[in-house]
Amino acid sequence: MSREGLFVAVVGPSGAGKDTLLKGAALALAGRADIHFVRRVITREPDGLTEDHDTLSVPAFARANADGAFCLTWAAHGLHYGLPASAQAAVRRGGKVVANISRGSLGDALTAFASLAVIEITADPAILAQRIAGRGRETQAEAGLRLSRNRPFAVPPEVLQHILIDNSFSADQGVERMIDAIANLTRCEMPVTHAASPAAHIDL
Ligand SMILES: Nc1ncnc2c1ncn2[C@@H]1O[C@H](COP(=O)(O)OP(=O)(O)OP(=O)(O)O)[C@@H](O)[C@H]1O
Ligand SMILES: O=P(O)(O)OC[C@H]1O[C@H](OP(=O)(O)O)[C@H](O)[C@@H]1O
Repeated sequence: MSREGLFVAVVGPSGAGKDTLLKGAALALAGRADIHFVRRVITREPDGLTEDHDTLSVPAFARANADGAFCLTWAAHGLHYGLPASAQAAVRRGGKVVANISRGSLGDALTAFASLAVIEITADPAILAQRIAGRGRETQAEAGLRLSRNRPFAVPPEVLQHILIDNSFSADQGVERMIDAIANLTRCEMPVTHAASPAAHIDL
């Protein structure tokens, strides 16, 4: 029997609350040895408020990438992002590994991790703008650019499960939904096509 686990990609537009819900779920699920929350590497200093990540300079990131330190990388907002190779190793050992990634890197994630589930976090566009402004991490111009990335995107048909969480309500409600989604996701043996099989697309 295969020991392959599951990679759970958390995606969605900037300001939807991916990091907030991940932080709450990671706290609640800290006792689950089978669930791993990935610490990302980003070429940005941590702000101490949202995500707790590792930081590398752009040249150090490129060197680490060349040395095989990452199993998945992408670029967005003028920054480089990487998931450590240990995330791939944990999936291969049978773990459920959860990380916030770019909507544009789902195809690469399928290559890196044979079994992929997607949790898509959404919120009303007006709420996204308010939250990005309220967070205060970006300039107004940067915030505008982030909002302009909120376009429809395709979830690859090979994705095993695609769960939508509308985080337009309280953060506590969003976190509860995130905990349920992560705790209950399992690896389906039969890939399901999102477009052809609405049953695989669960609104929580
Ligand atoms: N349900 C919620 N209610 C109110 N505020 C929220 C909610 N969820 C998140 N926030 C706040 O909205 C802001 C954006 O949240 P967060 O940083 O988690 O979003 P994100 O999807 O990770 O965005 P990005 O992709 O830009 O990193 C933060 O200040 C966070 O505290
Ligand atoms: O818009 P797309 O490509 O889906 O996401 C791009 C990147 O933007 C966000 O980064 P950050 O956490 O705000 O730095 C996401 O976490 C993702 O890594």
